Amino acid sequence: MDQHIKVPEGQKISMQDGKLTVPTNPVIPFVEGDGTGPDIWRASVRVLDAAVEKAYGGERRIAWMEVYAGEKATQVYGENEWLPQSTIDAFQEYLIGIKGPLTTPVGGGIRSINVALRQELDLYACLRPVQYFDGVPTPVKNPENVDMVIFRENTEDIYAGIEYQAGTPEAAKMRDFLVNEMGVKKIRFPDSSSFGVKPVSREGTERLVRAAIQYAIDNGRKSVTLVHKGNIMKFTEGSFRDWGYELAKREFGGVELDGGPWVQLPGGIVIKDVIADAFLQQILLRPKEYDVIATLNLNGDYISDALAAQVGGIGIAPGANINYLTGTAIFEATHGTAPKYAGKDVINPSSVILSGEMMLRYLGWTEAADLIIASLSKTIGQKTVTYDFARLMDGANEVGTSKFADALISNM
Ligand SMILES: NC(=O)C1=CN([C@@H]2O[C@H](COP(=O)(O)OP(=O)(O)OC[C@H]3O[C@@H](n4cnc5c(N)ncnc54)[C@H](OP(=O)(O)O)[C@@H]3O)[C@@H](O)[C@H]2O)C=CC1
Ligand SMILES: O=C(O)CCC(=O)C(=O)O
Ligand SMILES: [Mg+2]
Repeated sequence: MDQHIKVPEGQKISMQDGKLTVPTNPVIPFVEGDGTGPDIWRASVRVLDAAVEKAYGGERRIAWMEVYAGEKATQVYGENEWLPQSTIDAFQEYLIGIKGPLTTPVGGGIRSINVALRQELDLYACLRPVQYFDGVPTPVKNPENVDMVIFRENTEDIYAGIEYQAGTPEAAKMRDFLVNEMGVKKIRFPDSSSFGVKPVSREGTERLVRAAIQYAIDNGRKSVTLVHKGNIMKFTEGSFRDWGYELAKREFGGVELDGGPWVQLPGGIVIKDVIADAFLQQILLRPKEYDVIATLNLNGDYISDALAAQVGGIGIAPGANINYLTGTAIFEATHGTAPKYAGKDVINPSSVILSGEMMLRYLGWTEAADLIIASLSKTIGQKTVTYDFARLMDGANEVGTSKFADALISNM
């Protein structure tokens, strides 16, 4: 830790033999986030603290420790310090943390700090549950039919950031290698192409699919669907599917259903697959047929926002980045910085609050997590909502970010 990080009084969470040890006042690092991040964090931390206080009457308390990433890191640590090493070290050392959204420029500029954190800490599973809360306005007729849990591979795929920009010597070298040494003839405009590389490994796929299947078993779910575009990207996305099925048979005792490729586990869970474009229409038309989803990084990014829309939008879409082997986890919303609303105290904090709820559950602080769910349901039931829900709701009592947090706390 360096002089910028003030370590509060509290104890470290640890993991031994696959089990977390959580003290009564764990130190939990947090990153506030860019854009609307500060508005959301101010509201969220009050709700999380109130739930813990209410559930345990002061016997448990989170000792929050601010660490820096994104724009605030450049203010605290200096220009170009977007992700200080001490931030990565803090998340590693204290095991469990939470973060707000961080800006990534399009085209040039820095690569994603969000993605960098996941890769640096090897948080290989991006877990994004998508469930419906009664009363939330949505564009679909039966949003309650959506109850899915996305496991998005978080460290590979085109998010590895291996790209060469058109017109650079690196792109020319890549083109020459592909054309001259690999005999590639299908690059339509070789001299003006940028190139990207998509690494997808057996290890990366297996640990992600393993986590998804284990989750399905532990939580009594019905199926795990491998979502891929393996008809086109045969050796990356197609292999993801094949390795997933092989793992289900080899490690979980799955047997092929009607000659395959679908597999059934001894407890009845079905492992199936669907091509990504078809999946995107099926989740609208036949959402009941999908349960746990295991997919690659880019597909998971698209699917997360699409599914979130079906249950009310990314204002209510939580998530976690987890390494199940070390226990390291950073909880964060699915949405980004929504910069046009920054500093206006209007944005919906529910995604970060529900990410915090997932974190409390991960700590085993179920009573506090349950209080948050109950109070969110009650508050939405009273039609006290932020702008995003209010604009789709008749008779809404529209409130800002901080007032919404007040309502959640008073409804606990
Ligand atoms: N994990 C992370 O930190 C992520 C970071 N990003 C980054 O965020 C920046 C902005 O990305 P952008 O594509 O605009 O996506 P955003 O998710 O930031 O926002 C897109 C739209 O989604 C709605 N929205 C987002 N957050 C909320 C919320 N809390 N409550 C209600 N509605 C919400 C708003 O819709 P409306 O306009 O209809 O009100 C908003 O304009 C980029 O730099 C991107 O890289 C993006 C995703 C994840
Ligand atoms: O890192 C970013 O800027 C975007 C990440 C993102 O969209 C996501 O993780 O869902
Ligand atoms: Mg996204």
